[in-house]
Amino acid sequence: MEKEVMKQKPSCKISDVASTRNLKRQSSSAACCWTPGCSHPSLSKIHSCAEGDRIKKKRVSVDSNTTLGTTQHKMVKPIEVRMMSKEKKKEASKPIVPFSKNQSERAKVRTGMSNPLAVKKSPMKVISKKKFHYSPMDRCGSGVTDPKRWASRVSLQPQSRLSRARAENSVSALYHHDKRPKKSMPHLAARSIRLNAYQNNAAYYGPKKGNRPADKREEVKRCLRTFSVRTRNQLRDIESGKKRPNMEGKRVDRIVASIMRKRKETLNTDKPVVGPVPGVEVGDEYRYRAEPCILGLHRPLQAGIDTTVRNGKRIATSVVVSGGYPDEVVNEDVLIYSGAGGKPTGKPGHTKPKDQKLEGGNLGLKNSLDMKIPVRVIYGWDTSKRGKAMMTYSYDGLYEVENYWLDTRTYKVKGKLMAADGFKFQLRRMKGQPEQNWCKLKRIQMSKVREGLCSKDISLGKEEHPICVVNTINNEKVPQFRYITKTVYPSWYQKSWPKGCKCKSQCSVETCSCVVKNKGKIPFNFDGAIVQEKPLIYECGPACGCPPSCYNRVSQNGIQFPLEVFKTKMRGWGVRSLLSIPSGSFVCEYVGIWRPSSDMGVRSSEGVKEWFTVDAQELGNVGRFINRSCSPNLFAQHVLFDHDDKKMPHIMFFAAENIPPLKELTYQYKYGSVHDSDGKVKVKECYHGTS
Ligand SMILES: C[S@@+](CC[C@H](N)C(=O)[O-])C[C@H]1O[C@@H](n2cnc3c(N)ncnc32)[C@H](O)[C@@H]1O
Repeated sequence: MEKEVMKQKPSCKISDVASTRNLKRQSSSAACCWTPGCSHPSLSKIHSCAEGDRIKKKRVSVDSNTTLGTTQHKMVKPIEVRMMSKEKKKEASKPIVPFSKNQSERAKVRTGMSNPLAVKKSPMKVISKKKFHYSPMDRCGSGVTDPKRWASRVSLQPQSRLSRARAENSVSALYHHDKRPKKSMPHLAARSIRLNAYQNNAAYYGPKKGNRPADKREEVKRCLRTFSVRTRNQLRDIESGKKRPNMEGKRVDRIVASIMRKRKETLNTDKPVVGPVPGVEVGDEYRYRAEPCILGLHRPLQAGIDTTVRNGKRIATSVVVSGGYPDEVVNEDVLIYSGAGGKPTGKPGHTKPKDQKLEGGNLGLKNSLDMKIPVRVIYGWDTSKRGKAMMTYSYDGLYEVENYWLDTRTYKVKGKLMAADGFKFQLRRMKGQPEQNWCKLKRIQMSKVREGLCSKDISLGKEEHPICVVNTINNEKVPQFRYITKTVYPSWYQKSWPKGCKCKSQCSVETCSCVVKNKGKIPFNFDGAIVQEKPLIYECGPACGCPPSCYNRVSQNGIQFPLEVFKTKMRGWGVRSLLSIPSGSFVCEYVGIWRPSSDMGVRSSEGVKEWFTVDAQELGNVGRFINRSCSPNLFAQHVLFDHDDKKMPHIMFFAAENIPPLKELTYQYKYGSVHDSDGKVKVKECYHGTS
């Protein structure tokens, strides 16, 4: 190879290659030519080179004294060598720019390119340039509260009408299932990958049983629930001091993900999905980085860019934006994503930042741009609470890669600022996708008057957080009832006082009698999440010696999330939360009056047994507004703490999954059939799934 280079490169003199530093600048300059739109005459050659065979990390020397630098760049073909030597001359004439605070200027001089956003004076206002702390609210905080103005701002974005129309069509087709063709179209295989993604989707949305959207959604939910229950079980073991082999120093979510992978309980992890992942919806939230991995939404546990190979080319399928790199959220639709690599790891030989190369994930994103392949974007932000590190990830939908360029990135290494070249990719959210609940929430928070507000607090101060009522559908007011926070027992009923534990501090597995009643395990994690649904749970209660902070007291502490009652189109009033609710969290109790079931026209399937039901018609709490669903996000858990009567346990709602803000809370009603005055079973239509 060295010989060949020498042969083909007669014009390349040692004086052209003054130093290794110059070559470094030269490689940056070559990289800039890969950017679409660059009019460099050898652009096409570079393109072919970029995806050709790579030389394995090799030194290409010009003569015995001069080294062209360690390179991982592409196969050096004769034509490129000629071009490079011309480039070198140009480069040598450029000033060596000292480190300056104006990074974009420095990058411009070094690479001959600049950040297109800075040059174009785009109408987009940069809302958040926070480098390591991102909140989804930043994306939405555009300062524009009027949705129409918002829409007009979006249309100002530099995107051609044609590409916008295409994007709109492609994505709305993905979300309006009934409009799409039912049959798969194998004859279209020659078309773009984007069409292929659509096609796969069309096949998926086809009528085949077990493969319908609802089934896929259930599959995804099941997979996530298995993950959550296993993770919480593992956490409980760690919290109670029980050690498991090979667990030392490993993250619980990774352990569970690998167990699930071995048991083949994960989805789409073998076969990468391009475009939307069946059963995953925009706005879905995750608490662990491993959750998008087990769904095949973003397969790597650490890398920010997931890639696959299509038609012999590496393409990007998804990216995670979580603060590891200085990504910029320009507005609710535009993201400037930093390329991968170059970050000093601190390991021997990698203490300084390195220039990024157009390979791996970076090459994938560039190819996704060329081939117009949509990329899934997952946002992650810090939701640490009371010193406990926690992240929340949210699937934001499909984006198109619009542009990329080379920029200068600075790193702080041992207190010193160091610079290296890094790629930036501009991604734009495709039209026709549902608006993120975070954006709706931000709009609500920013508006001075809450639209449709009927009551600021129906609990009249009885709950920790006010429970407001909103109706943006019609003029109906919330029905009259008395708000209570504790269930009322019949007058004839004598509560049996339970035997409490004698613990003086936190209850432990070894000594607590309440733990014994829970079959030797505390049913909650230290963060208050229920480990898993049980027929009955015993919390420590007023008769126990442990303090109120005991880990075995959760649901008795009342509502912890800001809930609101809102009017739905088809199901009357419903309930939603104004904050994300992590899976396993306590939401609220179903409060009312205990009545014998015969008084309410409810018949138990067991018929003869004495049966009681909570009636929340006249007296109740926010729980009385929770609607039913066949795919609920809450489950009802029976809990005892202030009495021992298993016939009348507290009915406590816990989150069965991670619930995004403003998502309606639903559960599956479990009581027996309701009869009318003629003894006929009342049949009610279910409008679950409608807004
Ligand atoms: C516990 S209440 C829920 C609050 C109720 N939506 C309201 O406006 O007061 C139960 C009643 O809500 C309605 N409902 C609940 N879930 C529904 C669903 N999925 N489809 C249609 N109606 C539903 C039914 O009328 C049911 O009897």
